Amino acid sequence: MAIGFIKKIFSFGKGTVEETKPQDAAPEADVAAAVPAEVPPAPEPVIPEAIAPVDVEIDEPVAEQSAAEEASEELLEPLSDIEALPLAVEDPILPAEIETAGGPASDEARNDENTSVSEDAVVPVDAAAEQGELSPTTQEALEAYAALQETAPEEPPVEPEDLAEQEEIAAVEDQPIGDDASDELAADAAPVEDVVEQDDSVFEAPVSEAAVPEEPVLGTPLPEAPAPEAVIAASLPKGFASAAERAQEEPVAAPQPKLTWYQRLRRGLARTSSQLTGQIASLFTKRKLDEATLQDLEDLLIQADLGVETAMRITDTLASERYGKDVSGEDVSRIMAGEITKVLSPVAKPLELDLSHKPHVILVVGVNGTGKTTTIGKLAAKLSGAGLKVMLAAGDTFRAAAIEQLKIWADRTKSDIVSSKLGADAAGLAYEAFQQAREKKADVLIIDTAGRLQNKAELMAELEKIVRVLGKLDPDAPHTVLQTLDATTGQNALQQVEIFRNVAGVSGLIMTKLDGTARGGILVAISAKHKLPVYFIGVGEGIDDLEPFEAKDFAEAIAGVAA
Ligand SMILES: Nc1nc2c(ncn2[C@@H]2O[C@H](COP(=O)(O)OP(=O)(O)OP(=O)(O)O)[C@@H](O)[C@H]2O)c(=O)[nH]1
Repeated sequence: MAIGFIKKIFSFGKGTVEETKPQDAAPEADVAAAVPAEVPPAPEPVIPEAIAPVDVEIDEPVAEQSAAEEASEELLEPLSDIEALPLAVEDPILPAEIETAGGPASDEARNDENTSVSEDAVVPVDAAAEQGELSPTTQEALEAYAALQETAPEEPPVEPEDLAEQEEIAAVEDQPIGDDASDELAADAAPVEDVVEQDDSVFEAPVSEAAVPEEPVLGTPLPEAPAPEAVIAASLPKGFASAAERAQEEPVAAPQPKLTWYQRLRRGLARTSSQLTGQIASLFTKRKLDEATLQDLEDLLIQADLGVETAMRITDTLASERYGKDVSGEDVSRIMAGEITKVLSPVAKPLELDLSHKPHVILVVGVNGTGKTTTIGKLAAKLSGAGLKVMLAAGDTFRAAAIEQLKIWADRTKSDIVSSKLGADAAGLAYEAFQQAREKKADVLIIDTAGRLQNKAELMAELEKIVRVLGKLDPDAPHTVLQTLDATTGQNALQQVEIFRNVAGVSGLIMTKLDGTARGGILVAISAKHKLPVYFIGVGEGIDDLEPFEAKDFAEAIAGVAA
């Protein structure tokens, strides 16, 4: 069988392997396709044979592969011819092939190796027979083989050390296929993927003599080989499936429906809430509500970033309802959700646009990576989707990628964009963008700014300058200053709001990344302290993953109250 053809078949079935290392995939085909076709009754032992040519494929040019192909074909022929020697003949092939897989070898060396495999597999048996040490079954088999040998090329002389090995061959030979020994083989069989992985490691690892595995002795556990079904399945091109495979297939799970933003919010806040509710539940096990328990609860709530004020509100309400009585975790969650809702409701406001301004200018500020650019893209999508004319200004002149990122968002949202070179004066760009937006009668201008740490005085001064410059064109501009907060940052967000509010006059907040590992409690503390509107929350990186902030939903998600 032509190995090139087999290679083709296999590569269809193993897409990923083919993409990364097509050379690696090919040799498995030798096994995959050749075994069932050539030696149907006992395919497993031949499998490692396919591993051997991996090295040939990797290290040698295509032209030289034909030599390897010839060698492998030669190897296959005697195998198919001596079916009557099921395990005894085929087993010795395994070690030789594994050894070859351990490192690259020249074609010549490999051919020698392969040749010696078939010699090892066949000739010593013959020699043992001459010594009268073989079982009757083996004798019969040898007779059949001897007939074949008449037409085969003359074999080299048998080395004395081979004879001992043949005694072991004879012992194994007595076991018919399907007995315990071959069952063990089947049980040890590895899926094709495993074999491929082994090949990958062979491909990547520098190969030395020492790395070449020792040739296993017959009777020792055989290396893992793919089960026949796996081999067949892997050989089929895309669009085909083997019936055997289908029979074994488990029912395919229905595709997961996309989670709603609320589910994603809940999932994002699950860590916050489950940690908190778990601690609360253990706090109230078999305890009546007393001063000590209330104090412990307050500590827990503060640790969950909810803030002292909100923590005290919760404990006060709980005490007024249940002091001296039994309290369950559910009682606490319910009261907690209610009190958090009371804190958040006043700040859950829509983002008001005064479209008489033409444009209404929105300046977006915040610490690096909090999601400014992404949030601008999401806002632009909502606004232009509603029919408003939107212009974006790439005021993050510090980061080339930020400019490119905003251009992509402009393109996606069909918004105009004003940008300048990397390192340009951000205030100058904001001014220019404002003018252009006026000329083009844009409804909304959204200005991106470079992320900056709140403790970098120089950068904060630059932000101040942007605000001042915009005010020259319109004393009310920027009309909205939005600060993005990363929900995963915790307590630091409180300080971020404090400083950006002072420098840039932040008028509202958007909390991003609430879909991730969130420390969402901090939004409660920020709301209680700053009472700034929270317009939206980010629940993913996608264009639609920006949702209006809903106090009750958020509060229940944090408190772990069932939806
Ligand atoms: N999971 C998740 N990722 C978000 C969300 N919002 C933004 N991101 C990701 O956060 C990373 C930073 O977002 P950017 O929009 O580049 O943040 P930035 O504030 O403009 O960053 P700088 O320009 O460095 O200041 C990106 O990988 C975004 O895809 C969100 O709501 N959820």
